Amino acid sequence: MLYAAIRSGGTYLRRDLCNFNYSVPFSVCRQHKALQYHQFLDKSILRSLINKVVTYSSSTKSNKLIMPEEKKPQIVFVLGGPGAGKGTQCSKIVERYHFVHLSAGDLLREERAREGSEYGTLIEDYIRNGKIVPVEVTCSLLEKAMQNSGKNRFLIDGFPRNQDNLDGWTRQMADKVNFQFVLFFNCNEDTCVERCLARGQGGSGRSDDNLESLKKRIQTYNNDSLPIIKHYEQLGQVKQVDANPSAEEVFKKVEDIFSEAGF
Ligand SMILES: Nc1ncnc2c1ncn2[C@@H]1O[C@H](COP(=O)(O)OP(=O)(O)OP(=O)(O)O)[C@@H](O)[C@H]1O
Ligand SMILES: Nc1ccn([C@H]2C[C@H](O)[C@@H](COP(=O)(O)O)O2)c(=O)n1
Repeated sequence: MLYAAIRSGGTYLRRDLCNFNYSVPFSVCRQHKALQYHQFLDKSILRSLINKVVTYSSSTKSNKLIMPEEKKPQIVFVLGGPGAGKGTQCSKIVERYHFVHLSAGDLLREERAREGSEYGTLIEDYIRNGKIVPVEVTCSLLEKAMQNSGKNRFLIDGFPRNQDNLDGWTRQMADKVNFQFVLFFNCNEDTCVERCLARGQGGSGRSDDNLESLKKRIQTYNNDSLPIIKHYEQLGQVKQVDANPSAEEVFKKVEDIFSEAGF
């Protein structure tokens, strides 16, 4: 069957060896380092590969996943200005609806702090200057975190933040997930700034909770992130919440959205 799959160029699904633990087409897997030298694999390895085949469809010749939509991980993107309350609301959603919260900013900060990280200095430079880290770094961190969680419902907070994020996600992840909607926390600029400064004064330890970084972050948000929200709005995929009231009031609206969406 494996040989048939390879010869026919058909798509079949298998787990692991690929950079995501959900099934992906062989033609995509083949690009993975682990399979780059597949021609040198001996029979026993090939046999074990055959065991890993989950489904094979000789009728499908594209690179598209065969995995049914309902089995793919469900994704909600959470967007809004710096300090709009994305993280605060995500914690509440996690408690109530059992999502896994993945904050792109947190993942980048973790990677920056990781000993031996080749991206530490680059990430610090981008964060301090309110710029958006290249998607290759962020998307890989997100994918790894999804993989490691072993779960199937994710709030992806602070991503996609610009066109580069969106393009990279579309290339690397879009086919592997079941995208639900964008949860957009719309908050006045002054409120955002006040909240971030208060967070900094409260000892957040973040190198960007200061006025100088905030000016740049807000500029980046207006120039680069808002167009992404508008893009999803045009597709009818944005659920907007007024993020100015208290966290409890905001969460009531969030609950309405998630309940209505069937979670
Ligand atoms: N509705 C709210 N009313 C008042 N304060 C809030 C509200 N929501 C969050 N906060 C506070 O504002 C600060 C920023 O909130 P949070 O970290 O959730 O924002 P964020 O959108 O995730 O920020 P960032 O994008 O900078 O990571 C925190 O100190 C939080 O406690
Ligand atoms: N998609 C992302 C998300 C975050 N960053 C960097 C740049 C942000 O200013 C910083 C902090 O993010 P936050 O915690 O405020 O969501 O992290 C990025 O480059 N790309």
